[in-house]
Amino acid sequence: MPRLILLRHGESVWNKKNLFTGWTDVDLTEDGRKQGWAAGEALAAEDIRPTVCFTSVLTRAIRTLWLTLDAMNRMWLPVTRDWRLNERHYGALQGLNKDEKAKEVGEEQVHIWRRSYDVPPPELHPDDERAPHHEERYKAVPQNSLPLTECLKDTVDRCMPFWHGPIASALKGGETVLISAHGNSLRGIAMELDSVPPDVIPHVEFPYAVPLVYELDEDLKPVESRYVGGSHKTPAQVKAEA
Ligand SMILES: O=C(O)[C@@H](CO)OP(=O)(O)O
Repeated sequence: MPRLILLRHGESVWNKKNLFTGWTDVDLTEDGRKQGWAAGEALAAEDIRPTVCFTSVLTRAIRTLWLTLDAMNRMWLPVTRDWRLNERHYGALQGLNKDEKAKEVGEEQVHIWRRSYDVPPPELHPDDERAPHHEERYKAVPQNSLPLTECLKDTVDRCMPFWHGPIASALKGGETVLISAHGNSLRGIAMELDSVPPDVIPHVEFPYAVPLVYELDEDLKPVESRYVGGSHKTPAQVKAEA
């Protein structure tokens, strides 16, 4: 039976400072590093051993993966890094403080930017040096695919071809797949796997670096899902309670 492990990165420096992060490439905090290591220990304790890995091109997800694999003595595994697993691009909000922005524009507006399905935050200006088309990391990506902001729907739309392509073929080929990614790219995958509707997905929260393990059938439909080393609500549970 195909097996999939979803892992959000550990706490980042900007998570701790409560800043809108998106595609900003911030690293893990010390706690975040410990969380990444603990994820590997929790998987090893249950003898759950990934055989191939996918991650974004952002340091916090890559380092979480490294730490998880290191803790399992599996740093030799093949890893594919792809921008389509990146966090949702947070546009012109990147780098601003979430509470300060709420004081300025109101809690409700900030909630819409953070959790609505199809309302994107304001765009970054294309001349802004932080815009992705100025970064070497994205030079192989078709430039018209690179966002200046994204709502969750945009993130899902760019993530799904990657899911249905390389990730689905690895699963169908019998691999145990570990995906180390971000709250919103993982929301997209959970929407697809657990058929979580757009009005419920905002209630799904992924904890820092706690592995969510899916047992899938041959058509990649979930037979079971559970957190390993944590008692958080799975996307399927959130959907059932909605
Ligand atoms: O700032 C971000 O990029 C994300 C994830 O940390 O935040 P949010 O919870 O608002 O989606």
